[in-house]
Amino acid sequence: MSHDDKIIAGSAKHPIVVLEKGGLYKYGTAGFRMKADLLEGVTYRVGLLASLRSRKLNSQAIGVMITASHNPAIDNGVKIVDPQGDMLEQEWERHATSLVNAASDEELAKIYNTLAVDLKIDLAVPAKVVYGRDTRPSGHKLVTALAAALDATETEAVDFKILTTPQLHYLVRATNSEGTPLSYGEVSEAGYYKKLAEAFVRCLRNRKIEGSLVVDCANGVGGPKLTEFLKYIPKDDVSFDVKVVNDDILRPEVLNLDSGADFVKTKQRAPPSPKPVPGVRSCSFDGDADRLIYYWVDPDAGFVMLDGDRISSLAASFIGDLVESAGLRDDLRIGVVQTAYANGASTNYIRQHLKLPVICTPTGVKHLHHVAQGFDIGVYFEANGHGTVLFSPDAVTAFKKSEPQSPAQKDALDTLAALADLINQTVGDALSDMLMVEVILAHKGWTLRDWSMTYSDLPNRLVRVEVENKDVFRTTDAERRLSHPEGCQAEIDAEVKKFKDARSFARASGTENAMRVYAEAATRSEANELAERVAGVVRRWGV
Ligand SMILES: CC(=O)N[C@H]1[C@@H](OP(=O)(O)O)O[C@H](CO)[C@@H](O)[C@@H]1O
Ligand SMILES: [Mg+2]
Repeated sequence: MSHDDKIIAGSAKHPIVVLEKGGLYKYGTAGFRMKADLLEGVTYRVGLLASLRSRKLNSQAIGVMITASHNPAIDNGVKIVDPQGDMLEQEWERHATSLVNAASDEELAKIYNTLAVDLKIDLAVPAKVVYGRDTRPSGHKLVTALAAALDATETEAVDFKILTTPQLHYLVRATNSEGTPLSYGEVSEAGYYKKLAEAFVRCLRNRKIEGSLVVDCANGVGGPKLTEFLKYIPKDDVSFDVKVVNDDILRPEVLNLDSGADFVKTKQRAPPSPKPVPGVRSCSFDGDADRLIYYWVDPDAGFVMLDGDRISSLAASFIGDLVESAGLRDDLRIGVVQTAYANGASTNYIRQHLKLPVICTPTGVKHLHHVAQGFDIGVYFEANGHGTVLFSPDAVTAFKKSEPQSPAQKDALDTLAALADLINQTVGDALSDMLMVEVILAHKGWTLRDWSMTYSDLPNRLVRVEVENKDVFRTTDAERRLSHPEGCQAEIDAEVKKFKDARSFARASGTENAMRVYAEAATRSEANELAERVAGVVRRWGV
């Protein structure tokens, strides 16, 4: 069979579902994500694109992850990971979109070949794709479709089976750096655990983690993976008392149900089950373990949450101090990257108290990641708990090569070098971020209450507004203002002016068919009122 015949035959076995009303599939913030029964053909086509991308990039391995993160169990999704473990280059998102929307099997083969010609891809060179999936039952079928595409394009395929999203990102980078001086770690799931456990021990030398930690895993893939990781911690070196809860992956219907980082952040309360024990340090992962939120139930104050903004400022403060102690303050540029959803109090705290620059980018971690790469140490988190800290090669060299002049300086350099191994450099990783937080709290001797006292969040409100046509809204200034429809922003400004210390913005969601309105003000009731007023403006213009 010819190349084209193979692609066409495979596509016929894994057909695309034509969307109603001429709707198109779109490679969005999180790849293609929707009801799983629409995804078989999509996944086949994504496999074709991954093979093209590998061939374009000198046969480096490309990753494909099958997950719908915090969405309900009936959904699924598929996204592509680039060779260094970061997200698919933006330019290629439209190639994914055009390939997936091919009207017929023959048309698909045609677009595939056109892409190869236009992008100057040699279809004769080897290609390699590594892939994994979360615990959703629909993952089986989607993996079969993906494997068929890799088979049809004669692509070397490595199935890593069930993984967290950040583990797959790790494995892509490890695969491509294997045997080089920049080796990212062993190319196996065990290699990931070993790397983290070893760095965790180094970070904690002469420090002790106080109390126990309850980790809610949203009944997703993070549960079994965290349990597995814990076996790698040498008990003689570190005592880490972790209780893993909501780790039932055998009943798909409970995935992300009343649990997980997204539930905690949006509902602003602890998962109802297991019943929260007052005072106990707790955190939640999301369904694919790339988001992390900390919290505890205070006997007096009630539920207190430490979200992505808090993790970001904690990391920036700790790493900033270490860099100072290491004598590297003048050599390394540290910066923090946030989105417009970051609480204004966190931005002020980082700028004024930590004296670090803060850059605001559009929503979506790919934007934050890219900007964070511009610093020697770039801290980025979305308020929802997705983020990481990136260290440049120069920074890592400085940690390893600087000659310490004192034991304190040596300690700071060693801790920084260990943190660069502990923190996942490819993507936000709930497990790795959680270990980082535990290390920082141990070093500072802090409880969650101490951490929460660093600044007070401004009261805020996030509302979802359904409008007839969200496409009329276009943003500027990192999504903080609307350029279109003309006149709408002036009305929002007029509403904001009526409140003290207030801020509000509206933008179209990239993952849902709705607008989002965010408002901050001096009091809770004012934040609520401002959000409602701006939502009213958006409703009037969204027709
Ligand atoms: C306000 C908010 O939390 N928005 C989320 C959400 O994007 P929207 O474009 O707002 O739907 O999903 C994205 C992907 O998970 C995540 O990156 C982002 O932070
Ligand atoms: Mg996720």
